[in-house]
Amino acid sequence: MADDDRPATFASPACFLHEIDPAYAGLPGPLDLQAWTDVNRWRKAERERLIAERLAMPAATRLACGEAIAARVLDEIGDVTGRIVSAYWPFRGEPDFRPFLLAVTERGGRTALPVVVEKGRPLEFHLWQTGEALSRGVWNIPIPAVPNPCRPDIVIAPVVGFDACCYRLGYGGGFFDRTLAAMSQKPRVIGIGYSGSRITTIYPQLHDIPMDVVVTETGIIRPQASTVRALT
Ligand SMILES: Nc1nc2c(c(=O)[nH]1)N(C=O)[C@@H](CNc1ccc(C(=O)N[C@@H](CCC(=O)O)C(=O)O)cc1)CN2
Ligand SMILES: Nc1ncnc2c1ncn2[C@@H]1O[C@H](COP(=O)(O)OP(=O)(O)OP(=O)(O)O)[C@@H](O)[C@H]1O
Repeated sequence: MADDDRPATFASPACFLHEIDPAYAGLPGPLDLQAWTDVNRWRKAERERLIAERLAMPAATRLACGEAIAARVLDEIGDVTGRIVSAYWPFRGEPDFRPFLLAVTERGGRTALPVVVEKGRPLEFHLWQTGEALSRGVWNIPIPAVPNPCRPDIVIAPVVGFDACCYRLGYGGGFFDRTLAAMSQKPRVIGIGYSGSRITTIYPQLHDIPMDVVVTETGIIRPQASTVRALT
């Protein structure tokens, strides 16, 4: 009998896993994908609502709230001598934390700004203090003109929204979560926002990392161990 005449066989048995419920194989099933799509759609709408709401606040109210939040944060972080504190350059109605950066310098701390290196990658932090030159980064966000990467001890994270477990809703780039996940030594993360930016839940997903505390103009929210992840 010639080789070609032998009945055909397979190197391995045919795989029928695709015909079985993905959950059985430990894979995310269509339901999970649908849920993630729904959460993403909800987050997009919620971001738009919260940003519009804070932009509608009178400028003087935003300013007063920013000052009140900064005073609480300075109180919360205490002695900053020799420590690196990262904040941000404000846009889209975020509380103006530029006076805060100056206050940290005056108290003997060093200050830094976050820098988007590329979409989908962790942020970098670069030392910068009041008065030093800035250039334009991704999305035209001002960044230090002279690169000087650093590892902050404290990160001030502006929120678009936050919940009682101190989960953060940002602008949708996933930057802070990606950055914190990649850092071997976790900084202290202080979320800051207006009290009106509080929502019941951000529907936290596995990649979402809660902040240590959230400071608003009316108070300080600390997550309770029992509530973190209880909503996932
Ligand atoms: N003032 C400030 N600076 C910051 C941050 C911040 O939250 N506030 N960031 C904190 O992370 C980083 C910038 N993060 C950003 C993330 C997304 C978009 C943005 O414009 N996103 C698109 C939609 C993205 C998407 O859905 O894929 C948009 O809004 O059109 C802008 C900045 C670093 N610098
Ligand atoms: N550690 C991570 N690794 C890979 N992807 C991530 C990580 N963290 C977040 N992402 C992705 O980033 C995207 C946006 O995430 P999310 O909705 O949490 O953004 P955000 O926190 O609002 O944004 P930002 O931090 O930029 O202000 C999601 O598709 C998410 O899967």
